[in-house]
Amino acid sequence: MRLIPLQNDQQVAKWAARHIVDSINRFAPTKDRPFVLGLPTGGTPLATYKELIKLYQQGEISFKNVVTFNMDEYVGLPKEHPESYHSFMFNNFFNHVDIPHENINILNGNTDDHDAECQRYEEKIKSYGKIHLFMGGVGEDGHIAFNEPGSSLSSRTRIKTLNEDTLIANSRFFNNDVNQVPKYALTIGVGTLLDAEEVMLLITGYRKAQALQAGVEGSVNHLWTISALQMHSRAIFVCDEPATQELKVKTVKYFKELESHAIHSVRELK
Ligand SMILES: O=P(O)(O)OC[C@H]1O[C@](O)(CO)[C@@H](O)[C@@H]1O
Repeated sequence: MRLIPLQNDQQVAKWAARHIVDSINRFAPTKDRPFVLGLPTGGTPLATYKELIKLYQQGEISFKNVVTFNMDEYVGLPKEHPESYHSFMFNNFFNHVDIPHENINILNGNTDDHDAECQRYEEKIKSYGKIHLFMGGVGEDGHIAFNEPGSSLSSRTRIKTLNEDTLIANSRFFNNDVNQVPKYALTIGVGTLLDAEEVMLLITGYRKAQALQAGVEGSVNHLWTISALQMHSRAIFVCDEPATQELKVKTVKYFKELESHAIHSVRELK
């Protein structure tokens, strides 16, 4: 695991966007060999999407040969609803870069067969081989995508019932009315996420400190699905200072030292 402890959420956004851009450019994708990128919604990644758009406008990156898969979507919320994850992604990212429409994959929460839709999604991911880089966030209760506490750590894409914590947290997008938040979502599973070649989580703010602590220092436990990333060979947690509040000083110090060595050796190589 890499833990990147930064000062604030702006630095997190810059680090994450730069990592995505460098990963895509290093891969040198073509139409026949696209880079496959997994993407989240939520408040946390907004600043990263802004950075990515800026880097695109500066000519540092093209998304022409990038295929995307989103993590999740509400069930029963029309695509056109301003709070659907379809709307979120187009308004905050896709409409501002050169990604072809046919390269965008988002679960459809409005079919009459959710199982078939989830199966279709898994198969579509497999048709590309694998997701090269999955960016994600985390819920206050440690959920990744919509894999609520108690989700199987080998779960695949499926319908999930949202728990009360998530309904309350997401009510801020629905006039602060918990009754307006959809009760179900389609979500990739923990197993689906673990299949990605690399997973990068953005973790910012004191409200996420317990989740980060559980993910880094806790044991692998289905009540904190973030902890499943301890089983992944290339997991990166990019976090700001408030999010590290619950970590031991020596944990943060160790990971900081690792990163300073990494930078040092990269410089030496150059
Ligand atoms: O960044 P926020 O708004 O705190 O969202 C937390 C998490 O909730 C979800 O949106 C649920 O899918 C996650 O994808 C996200 O990481």
